[in-house]
Amino acid sequence: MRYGHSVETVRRAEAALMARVPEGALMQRAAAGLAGAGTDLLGRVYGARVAVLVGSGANGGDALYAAARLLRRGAAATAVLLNPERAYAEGLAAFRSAGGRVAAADGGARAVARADLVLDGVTGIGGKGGLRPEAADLALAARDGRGAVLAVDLPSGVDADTGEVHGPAVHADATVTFGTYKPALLVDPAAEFAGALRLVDIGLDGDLGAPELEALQHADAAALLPRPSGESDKYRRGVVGVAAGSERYPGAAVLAVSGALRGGAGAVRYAGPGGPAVLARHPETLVSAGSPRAAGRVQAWVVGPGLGDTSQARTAVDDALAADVPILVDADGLRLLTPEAVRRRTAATVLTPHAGEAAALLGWAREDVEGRRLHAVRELAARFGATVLLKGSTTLVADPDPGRPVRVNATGTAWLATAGSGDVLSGLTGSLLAAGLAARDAASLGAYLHGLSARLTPHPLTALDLADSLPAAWHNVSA
Ligand SMILES: NC(=O)C1=CN([C@@H]2O[C@H](COP(=O)(O)OP(=O)(O)OC[C@H]3O[C@@H](n4cnc5c(N)ncnc54)[C@H](O)[C@@H]3O)[C@@H](O)[C@H]2O)[C@@H](O)CC1
Ligand SMILES: Nc1ncnc2c1ncn2[C@@H]1O[C@H](COP(=O)(O)OP(=O)(O)O)[C@@H](O)[C@H]1O
Ligand SMILES: [K+]
Repeated sequence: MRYGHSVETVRRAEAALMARVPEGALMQRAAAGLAGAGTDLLGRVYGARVAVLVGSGANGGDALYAAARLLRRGAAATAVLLNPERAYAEGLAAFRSAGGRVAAADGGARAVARADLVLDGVTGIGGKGGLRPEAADLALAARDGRGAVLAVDLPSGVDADTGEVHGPAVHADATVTFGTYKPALLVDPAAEFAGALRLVDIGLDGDLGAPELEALQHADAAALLPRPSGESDKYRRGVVGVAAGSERYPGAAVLAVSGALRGGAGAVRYAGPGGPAVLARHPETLVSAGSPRAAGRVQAWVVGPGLGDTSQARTAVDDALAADVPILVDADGLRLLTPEAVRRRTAATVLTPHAGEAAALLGWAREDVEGRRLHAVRELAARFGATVLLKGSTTLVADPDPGRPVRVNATGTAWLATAGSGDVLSGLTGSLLAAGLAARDAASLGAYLHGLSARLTPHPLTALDLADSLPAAWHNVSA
């Protein structure tokens, strides 16, 4: 698992560790990691020009010590002090004694424009709000300059705990973060400002408490994959029911079934008007034309993709919500559901909205969901008492138990933004539910395989290509 911890947790862990190690040791570990990453970005340190953006906290201190290390290896470095009276004094002294220069009051932008490497040490976990105007101007100069931008701990200007970005922020090519990931490095919009991530161990691990976020890695995904055993038969592996598609949108039925067939359940039942289209593509499906209630036993239902809003669609959603098995509700199902019916359920419920659907469920504007994803997904899980998978450039999975870390998916790619790919995800995740996975495991493994599958499919991909690549993703994880 990759973990993300809140600022409060990081500060507590740092304080505990600092009480046991010599003064300044943590900052030196941070600076060593930064200088290493700077070296990798530069290729050749000797003769390189480095500009250091220095705010008034320890983040600036890290940057100054790292620059001192690069100076000792033959780089030239200029520090741009945003608040000269409050720059980290020991770091500044080390920087000067290694031969570093401080830019004149109006020379900052020039130093940045000429640099091969810009170290962004304006703010780290102590940053509040968007960058102040002087810092914002330098962030723009760094973006427009020729050098690589390396952020110290976090790209300055983003909100460390929420991944929100209020106003201007530094756009980094890479970020070196210390001790653990911070939520902003894993959740958009902030994560987009961070570039490539590198975690530097400063010895915090033993002192870190519970994470805010966790991201499955290959080994975690492999451990969750349902595998048939000697005693398995198709019913014991789980049967997933799919209530999707309509006369108007038969394709959604095909796509959801495609995902479901590759999700680990032993059989897929389809209930609804899309049967002929489903059978034409997937003859292995058990098809019926009526509502979920009449479709026979399943271990989980997927309801919603392409259902439309006819009375038959409403019945399908009501029936599926009334079934005492895990259920995944997507797309039109999210518009048709009765919140009370979701809250009353005792079996697991997974809701899979994209930002627009989440906005409608919350009564927020879509931009607010996209700007505050972590808040939105937690709020939905709390309001509905359900597991919520919020789709988009960052996919998040929140559990109804607020004490559980939110899961963030690391495999997504913008190539997934293609019509029908969400239908494949619904079928896939529902199948994992039917195979017996807990709701948040099914949702996070579904997102993981879905993203990986997109990465393994030649671009531009279609939703059916994506479904066809799921076995390759499965194999990739388990190999
Ligand atoms: N505490 C520790 O043990 C360690 C901390 N480290 C570094 O210390 C950082 C945290 O240091 P601090 O707590 O001093 O906080 P920061 O250095 O992140 O920022 C605080 C300073 O930035 C200013 N500031 C806040 N918001 C601003 C904005 N929007 N625009 C411009 N200026 C703004 C504040 O006035 C304050 O002076 C970490 O991110 C990490 O880089 C590392 O050295 C590792 C060890
Ligand atoms: N910019 C993006 N980066 C990564 N994944 C994305 C991006 N945009 C959309 N996706 C993913 O693509 C899928 C689209 O699903 P959805 O919005 O339901 O579309 P549809 O209804 O057409 O199937 C989701 O899994 C979502 O997370
Ligand atoms: K920074």
